[in-house]
Amino acid sequence: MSQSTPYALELRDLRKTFGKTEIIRGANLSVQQGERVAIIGPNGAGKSTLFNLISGRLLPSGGDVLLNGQRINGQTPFEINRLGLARSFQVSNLFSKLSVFENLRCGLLWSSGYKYSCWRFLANLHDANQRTEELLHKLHLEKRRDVLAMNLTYAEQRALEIGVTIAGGANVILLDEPTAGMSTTETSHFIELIKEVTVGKTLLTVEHDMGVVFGLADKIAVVVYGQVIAFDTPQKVRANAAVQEAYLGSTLADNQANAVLAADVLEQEGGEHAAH
Ligand SMILES: Nc1ncnc2c1ncn2[C@@H]1O[C@H](COP(=O)(O)OP(=O)(O)OP(=O)(O)O)[C@@H](O)[C@H]1O
Repeated sequence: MSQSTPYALELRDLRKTFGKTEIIRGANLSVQQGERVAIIGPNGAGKSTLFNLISGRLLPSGGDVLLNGQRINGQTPFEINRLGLARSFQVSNLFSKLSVFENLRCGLLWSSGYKYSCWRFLANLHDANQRTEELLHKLHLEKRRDVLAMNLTYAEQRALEIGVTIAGGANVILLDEPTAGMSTTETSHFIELIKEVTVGKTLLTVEHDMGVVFGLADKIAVVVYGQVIAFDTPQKVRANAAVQEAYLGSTLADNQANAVLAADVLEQEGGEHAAH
């Protein structure tokens, strides 16, 4: 398909072999600019491996990854970051002894090319300070501005982590289970926060929690055995026979399968009740 705006992210017949085992077996995916996509699939399907291939932590054995229309295979994670893709890392990647403000400012400066020595340049960087203030506001962390990252609550640390991820202005954001470890209330707040701070950006998440998937995603990519077997709206994915068969056939015990099917049943029941 040809289109005037390139896809934000495209996987073309992507493959990855570990030893003799092919784990990613010709994955294809075309994500439009601004789409929010949740990647789901049974345990061991290859979701994290896909993220590692996209972000440059792993080299593909075959196929291509395109970011905003540009082939990025073989580039380092840092180079890919500079081209506009940012991936969230775990909380431990925050500077625990720096404040919220300082962490955000370092995230911002890191992607502007300052790397490890960023704090040496801070005094004169009025523009960076201003952009950091804006980010603090977006994240609703103004009141925690001067608190050390290590003293934040878990949910605040995750919010800060997202802030550091988006600080550089990347237009494609990868989040790995962003709400893992949060309570139900924290999760629903956090979904809203992610939506707010990623407006206009393309978002990919690897996600096991179906509440998050349906709360966040415009589209779901279902990865089974190293291939994307479905890529569509949540409603269409739920109704997809191949998805149901893949889950039922291979991973009946998997919580995701149960959640997908339960959500389907609930929706049908809801519809029937509404009709009565
Ligand atoms: N570096 C590696 N070397 C060898 N095998 C690997 C490596 N990384 C992943 N694998 C294997 O690739 C398969 C897919 O793993 P991956 O972590 O991508 O799956 P996943 O879908 O993210 O699973 P989960 O939902 O359980 O996190 C697994 O069988 C895993 O053991």
